[in-house]
Amino acid sequence: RGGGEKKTPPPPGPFRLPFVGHTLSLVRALHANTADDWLRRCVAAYGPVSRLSLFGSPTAFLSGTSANKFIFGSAAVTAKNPESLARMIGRRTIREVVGDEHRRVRAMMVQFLRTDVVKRYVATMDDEVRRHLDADWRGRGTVAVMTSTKALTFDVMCTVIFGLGRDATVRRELWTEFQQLVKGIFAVPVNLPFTTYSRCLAASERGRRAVAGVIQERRAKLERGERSPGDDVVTLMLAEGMPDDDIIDNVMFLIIAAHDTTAALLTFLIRQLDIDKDVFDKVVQEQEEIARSKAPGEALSWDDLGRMRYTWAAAMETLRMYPPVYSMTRKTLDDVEYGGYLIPKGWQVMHMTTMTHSDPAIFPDPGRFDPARFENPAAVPPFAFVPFGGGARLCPGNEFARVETLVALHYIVTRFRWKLAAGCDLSFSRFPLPYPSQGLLIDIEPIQK
Ligand code: HEM
Repeated sequence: RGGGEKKTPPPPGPFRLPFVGHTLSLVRALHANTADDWLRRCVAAYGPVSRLSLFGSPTAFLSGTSANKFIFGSAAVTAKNPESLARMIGRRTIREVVGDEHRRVRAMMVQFLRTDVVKRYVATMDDEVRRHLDADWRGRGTVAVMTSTKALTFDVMCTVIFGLGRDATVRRELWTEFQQLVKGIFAVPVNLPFTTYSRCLAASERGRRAVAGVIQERRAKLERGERSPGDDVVTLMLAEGMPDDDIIDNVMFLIIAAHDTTAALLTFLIRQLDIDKDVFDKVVQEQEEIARSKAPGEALSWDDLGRMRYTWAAAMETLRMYPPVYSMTRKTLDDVEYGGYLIPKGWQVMHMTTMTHSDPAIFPDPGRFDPARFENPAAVPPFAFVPFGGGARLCPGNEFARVETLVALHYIVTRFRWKLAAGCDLSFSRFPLPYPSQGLLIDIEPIQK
């Protein structure tokens, strides 16, 4: 750059407190579900690129479709878990490795998530969903939907991706530890005694030991020829020569990625069906028609899922309004110019999915729940609807999530009627995932057939 040339300025931003910066203020807003307003005020004051200080890192907050495009497509940034999460699950996860290494790990996971493979999971998912509803819903007057759907998606994942049998002790251990661990995802990463974060770190240690035990067991079975790489992702990673610590990091990440997200989608879809009678009727009609075409006890098939078009459009609209992953972060690999500002090397870059999802110029009347927006998904402008991210790091579990959601919803709407339980309101927070008040308590009644 010549001496007389004007230097590109850093992004402008609000006053920040030393060390905590804007973390506490944003965390408070996430708890109160006012983070969108908080960030919109930031955009109104400083424009689409602003400087914040979050979770111990200088952060460029970007908004708009061009921000989404930059975050998903630019080679100048790399994926990065928030520091709080990285300290709990490790730094060698698929999210944090780059280039060929990322492609290699992703290829291993995709072997269990490709559409042709997911197609084979339909019968198992069908079985898990029915078992869950029989055990968790039938005979009960009230259900906490989020707790129940989390248990369901956790079990499906354990069965089909990790090959852990229903009675495996490790399954229950991991469930317990992850209920604690997830609370630390966006915590200030300081390990002081008696804080929530220190309890989360302790839970992650116990979780890691449990995964190490699974690795040992799989290694022995692989050596004895009792398991093969196609059986489960841990055996595959072992067979591919991945070091144990890297396997543990990736399993820890997969557990978080694969179950809380889909549970949030299912919960908010059920919540919406309680609010919106018109959408509810259309979903029930579509699902009843499929149920009528089945013999008693017959499992859903791949073709049945293809007939659930309206239900999936309602799920997409749920993902628009209540995206389970509402913020994605990256780290700059070098100084990078964006939108007329210089974002220095090593900064965190962050966007909020909800910024484009609730932009009236893209989705008119954005506060209205309208599945018709997704009857023709191709009509949605590029980089506007991004619940599964995009580019090289597009969520590889999106087809898995679609199938799991549709199977679960089919049995819920064809077997139960529900209404919000007395004393439970429709409010929700977003910390760390969208979480409805009291986990969404509903009073249920089985449909007599
Ligand atoms: C409704 C459910 C789900 C949602 C909304 C969701 C959302 C996302 C998003 C937004 C990303 C990209 C993050 C980024 O670019 O920073 C992502 C990545 C990922 N997701 Fe999902 N996800 C869901 C379900 C699943 C499931 C069921 C699995 C596995 C069974 C899964 C596995 C992964 C993995 C491994 C990555 C990392 C990909 C990479 O870095 O290459 N997700 N997910």
